[in-house]
Amino acid sequence: MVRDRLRSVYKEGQIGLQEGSPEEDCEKMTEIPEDATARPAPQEIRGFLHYPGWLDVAEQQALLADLREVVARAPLFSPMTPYGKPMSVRMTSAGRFGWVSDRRGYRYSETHPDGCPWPEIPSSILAIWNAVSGTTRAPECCLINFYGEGAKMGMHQDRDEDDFDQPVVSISLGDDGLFRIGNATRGGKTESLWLRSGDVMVMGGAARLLYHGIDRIKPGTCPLMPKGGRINLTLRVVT
Ligand SMILES: O=C(O)CCC(=O)C(=O)O
Ligand SMILES: [Fe+2]
Repeated sequence: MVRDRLRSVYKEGQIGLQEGSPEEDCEKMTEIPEDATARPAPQEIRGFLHYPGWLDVAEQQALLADLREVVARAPLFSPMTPYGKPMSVRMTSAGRFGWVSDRRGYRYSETHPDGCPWPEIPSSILAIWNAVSGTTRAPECCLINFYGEGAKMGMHQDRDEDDFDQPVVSISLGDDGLFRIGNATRGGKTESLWLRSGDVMVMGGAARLLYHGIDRIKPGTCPLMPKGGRINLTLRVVT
């Protein structure tokens, strides 16, 4: 795999090796530090930046192990909409703030519904923010969404944060999720794409307030989690 990645780096001319057989080049290229060269370039869709396959399988597994520790301390719960309907997505958070919803409305809270502070955001997750967010601020919330079979998220804007100049960074793990992107106001034409395990998406700049949602997940599309399902993490600056 390393070799395939190095070959594609070589093909794209990101490093200037002129001579030698491909085998020799691979030898030399293994000396180049892994990061920087190994990540995919983003594809832009309506101003969102989609990095397909940002995380390799080992990184996805490491992230999942870190998330298991977070969820052991801050268990997933089913938020109620302000209208009293349970959401199909189960959630929890890490960071100074977590996102909660109940009869009182949607908001950020410094405590889990059980009354405890949220666990810290794992460094494996912060590293992704640092690589793609383009901001010097640190994320104050990592919202963890778990989609079981049949779960979805209706079209919405992320607007419970104070500063819309700060991006939201989304990381997908597990089964494929059909992500729909709309417009700055409700309605109008939309575009959809499948978000796959290891994909990263940056929702920032002029696209920060576009409507978006998850129509459905495709069960059985990823072996990462033994019982299936999809996890989406969104990193946010809240204040
Ligand atoms: O699950 C996703 O990919 C999107 C989640 C989302 O939009 C949110 O949590 O606000
Ligand atoms: Fe959102």
